[in-house]
This record gives sequence, structure tokens and C-alpha cells, in this order.
Amino acid sequence: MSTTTTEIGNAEIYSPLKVLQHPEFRILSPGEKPPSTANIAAFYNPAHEIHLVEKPKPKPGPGQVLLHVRATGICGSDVHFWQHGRIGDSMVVTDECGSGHESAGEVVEVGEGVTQWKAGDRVAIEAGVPCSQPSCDACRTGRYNACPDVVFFSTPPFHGTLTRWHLHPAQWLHRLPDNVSFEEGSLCEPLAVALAGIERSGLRLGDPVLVCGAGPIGLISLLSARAAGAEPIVITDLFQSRLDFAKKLVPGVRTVLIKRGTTPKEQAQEIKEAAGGALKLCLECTGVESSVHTAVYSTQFGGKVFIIGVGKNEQVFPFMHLSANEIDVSFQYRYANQYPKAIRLVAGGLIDIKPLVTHRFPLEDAVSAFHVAADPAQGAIKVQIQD
Ligand SMILES: NC(=O)c1ccc[n+]([C@@H]2O[C@H](COP(=O)([O-])OP(=O)(O)OC[C@H]3O[C@@H](n4cnc5c(N)ncnc54)[C@H](O)[C@@H]3O)[C@@H](O)[C@H]2O)c1
Ligand SMILES: OC[C@H](O)C(O)[C@@H](O)CO
Ligand SMILES: [Zn+2]
Ligand SMILES: [Zn+2]
Repeated sequence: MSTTTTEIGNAEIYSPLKVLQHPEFRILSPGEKPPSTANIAAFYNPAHEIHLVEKPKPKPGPGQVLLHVRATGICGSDVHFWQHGRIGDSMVVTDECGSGHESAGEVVEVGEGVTQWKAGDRVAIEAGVPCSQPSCDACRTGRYNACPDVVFFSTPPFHGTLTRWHLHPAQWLHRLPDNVSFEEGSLCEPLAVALAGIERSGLRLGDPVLVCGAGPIGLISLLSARAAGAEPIVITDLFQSRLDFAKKLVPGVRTVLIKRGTTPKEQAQEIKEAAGGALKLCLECTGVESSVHTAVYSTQFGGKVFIIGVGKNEQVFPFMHLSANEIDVSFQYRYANQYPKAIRLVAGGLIDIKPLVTHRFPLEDAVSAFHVAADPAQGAIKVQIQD
């Protein structure tokens, strides 16, 4: 199969079906070793398969940049789309779809009119590209995570950035300083999620904070809350190994193991004892109903439960406890305007996200990387694919 540059241009981003229908698109046989220049990518499909595909190497059109993707982290949502085929009612896997949205890479070629980038520049790739039209309220007012026409890579139908050659609009790339690696650049995506939550939660210096869940989002929220001056911080999880990881990451954090069979009120009691009182802010990073309840019962009068985790379509809330304690409940949907801040915090040494990467795989082994990311027994926090 040839890997010549084609005229696919914009269609690569905006018409994912054209990629699937392109004569150079094909699913690789297991164990097949494609040439090192081939545009291979990891795709999932409605049959819950994950496999390598080869797709055409795109050519940058006006305003676009062709990137060599150098590092991509696997997000829980990539695994979820592969294994469950949907997230909620609106994001449904109906065809072959490319995975990956936590990526950083190197500029290879720029399209017409692109003056800010040149070959060799190192960038973090913002995973969601909103429409940017003046007629779009969300885009015009800067809350572009609400753009109804956003192209969010790796959310069906849009193919992901877990590929060798990726086309991206020039304005939605962020320069990496020399002291920020591709690996750290790719981690700026989940960091952007946590920072958006921290910003909207109103966290202040010295606030006592609970983080529910010590997965990648909980751990990055923990690092961010620590950098923002939260004290004390308590973190929960169902697994002692994840709490041990949290303790290594932020030695001052207090940990509470959530034991199956205990009620949210009992768990909250243990959390309040660990913190020395009720918490002003709970950053909920699991989306699990019982954990949301635990967060609610751990929160002080006038405090806030800030929910970053996503979960079941419908959940019951302890309504009267929230009411009688003036507890605010807020949610985060992806992020807007967070990448520059994320890169500054990493470059400036305020947030060290490197320890989150526990496993690294070459692009050719992306399928194995997915199996490790999906198997809790492997103990992975963040699995990275590097090229
Ligand atoms: N709001 C957004 O825009 C956004 C963006 C990215 C991820 N997310 C969501 O954030 C959540 C966390 O992401 P992640 O990648 O860290 O997921 P993850 O599944 O790797 O981690 C979740 C952690 O929560 C723990 N957990 C589960 N039930 C618990 C309970 N009852 N009490 C305490 N801990 C419990 C698990 O053991 C696990 O360690 C997911 O729901 C994910 O979909 C939301
Ligand atoms: O990091 C961003 C998240 O993973 C996405 O919102 C995804 O869950 C759905 O598109
Ligand atoms: Zn994600
Ligand atoms: Zn828009």
C-alpha cells in the first residue's frame, strides 16, 4: 500500500467518512508491520474491536498544519468508546473511529497562509476545535467548549489524534517551551480538564479540599489543587494502590480507602475525620453516584461539590441535605482557554505531571497499549503511545 500524500486536505478533519471511504484506508492484519512512514492509527468500532489501520497521509490545506504526532495518552473515554460503544446518548460509535485526543507533536508542513508555525516547531494539540464563527454565541463569548459544531478528535464521528500524521488548524496548537517534553505536552489535555474545574470551582489558598477518585483526572486535580494552595487535601479511591500512588505524588495528601458495603454517610464521616472537619470544596472525579453522595455529605455548610466525573445519565441527589446546607453543585464539560495556562504551570515547575506516565508503547503496539490501559490488574495510571 502506498503512503503518498493525497489531496484529502480538510476532509480529514471535517468529513471523517471520507477517510473511511478513501482507497488508501484499510485495517491492518494482526502482527502486520507497516512501513515506518505509513499513517497508522488505532481505531475502535461498533463491534468493540480495537485495531491498527492505515489511512492516507493528509496534505495541509489553507490555515492547516501537518503534524507528526509524537506522544498520545490513552484517556478513559477512548477505552470506554472501544468497550462500550458510547458515552451518554449523544456520543455513539456507529462506524470505525480513530482514538486519541491527548497528543503533542512536531510541525512537519504548513498550509497556505500559516505564518506562525514552521517545520520542527513542538506543539500541544488542542483536542477540540470549535467552529469559531462570529454567529456562534459559545465561540464569540469564549466558552467554546459549548460550541455545538465542535470537532472533538476521537469522539465519534471524528477520528482521533492517535495516528502518525495529523492535520490540525494552525490556531488550535500551543507552542511547547524547550523544557516541556512531548509527553508532558500530551498530558496538558487532561490537565486542561482539571484546571478548568479548579478555575470554575473558585478554589482559594488554604481551602480544605476533597478529591474523589485517584484515577488520572483525580490525580491531576490533586496536583492542581495542591498548586493552587489547598490544605488539607483528602483523596479517596476504592483501590489502596491508587491511594499509594497519590501519596507518592503529593506526600502531604491524606487518603481514605472507600470500602464496599459502607454507606456514603459513613464514608463522609471517615473523610471528615481525616480532614479535621467538613470540606469547603469536593472535586468529584469518578462520576459514580455513591461517590457524589459521599462528596455531598463531606461538604461544609455553604461549600461546593464540583463534579468533573461523568457517569449514569440519571442520578439521584441527597436533595434536602444539599438544600439545608446551601451546598452548591457544579459540573465541568471539557474546557476552554486552559492550554496556555497548563503549559505555563508545567514549564514553571508548579505542576509535575511526568510521574503519571506508567507505561509507554511505540505506535505499532497501540493495540497492546489499549489492553494494558483497560486492565486494572496492570496498575497503569497513564499509558502513552510515542512515535
Ligand atoms: N468533565 C469532563 O470534561 C471530563 C473530561 C475527562 C474525563 N472525565 C471523567 O472524569 C472521570 C475520571 O476520569 P479518569 O480518567 O481518572 O477515570 P478512571 O476510571 O481511571 O478513574 C476513576 C477512579 O475512581 C475510582 N472510583 C470509582 N468509584 C469510586 C468511589 N465510589 N469512590 C472513590 N473512588 C472511586 C476508581 O477506582 C478509579 O481509580 C471519568 O468519569 C471521566 O469520564 C470528565
Ligand atoms: O478529555 C476530554 C474527554 O475525554 C472528552 O470530553 C470525552 O470524554 C468525550 O468527548
Ligand atoms: Zn479525555
Ligand atoms: Zn462555535
